[in-house]
Amino acid sequence: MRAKDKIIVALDVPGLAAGEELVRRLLPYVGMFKVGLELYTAAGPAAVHMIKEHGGKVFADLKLHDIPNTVAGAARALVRLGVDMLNVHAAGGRKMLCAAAAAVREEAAALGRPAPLLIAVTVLTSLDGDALRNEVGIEREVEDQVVRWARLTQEAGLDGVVASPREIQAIRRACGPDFLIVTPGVRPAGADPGDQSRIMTPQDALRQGASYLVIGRPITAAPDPAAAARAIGEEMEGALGNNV
Ligand SMILES: O=c1ccn([C@@H]2O[C@H](COP(=O)(O)O)[C@@H](O)[C@H]2O)c(=O)[nH]1
Repeated sequence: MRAKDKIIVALDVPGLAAGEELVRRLLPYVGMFKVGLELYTAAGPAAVHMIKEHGGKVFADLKLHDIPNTVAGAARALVRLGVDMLNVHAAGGRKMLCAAAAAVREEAAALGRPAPLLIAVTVLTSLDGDALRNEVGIEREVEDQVVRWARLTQEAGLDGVVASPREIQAIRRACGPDFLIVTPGVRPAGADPGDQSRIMTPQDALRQGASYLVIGRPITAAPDPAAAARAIGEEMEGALGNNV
């Protein structure tokens, strides 16, 4: 896989037109487009169809978190939409994770399609240790909580997790080399962290062993998003030791 194929760009924009403009510009330089809460709430399934019509891959980052029956139903609907990756919150617990995994498998089989990748969000990359302990009320180190949820996710039969690049090595030790680790909280050196707490550069995230890097504002808010994506991809190729 080329480094650029590991870039998932977060289309956190207010509507379909802004999303489509970014898809047109970024398609040659990234591997997948992430439709999150903002764009999906504004445009719904049309956002997924638009990306597919341009030949792009779609990560539906809707972070499903509800009782097992409700999450399973939403997961089935996302499979029918044809997304390539979707996610749930690991905090939903074992029964919810198992229900989501079964729903994705069964719906894809019924449609005769390969199942999309199903991953679980661990500790949000916007949280640091203090917030996890004092605001959320989890009395563990961030890394320990991430690994705990990663193990649960793997046992429930999902493909991987969302975590910050800082936890990659601990997750790899616990869950092995084939478990997917999708990392937001990625910032080129010197870039504004914004609301992210646990960050790393794209090159370092790749060296740590990230499967995919989710990158939003460093690309989409750049004066020239295509140039920003190309530059990040080239730096990542360097980290992989590939010639571009
Ligand atoms: O723990 C998480 C889970 C998801 N995200 C999402 O990733 C992108 C990051 O965007 P940036 O602009 O690069 O900060 C965003 O869509 C989040 O919803 C995350 O950041 N952390």
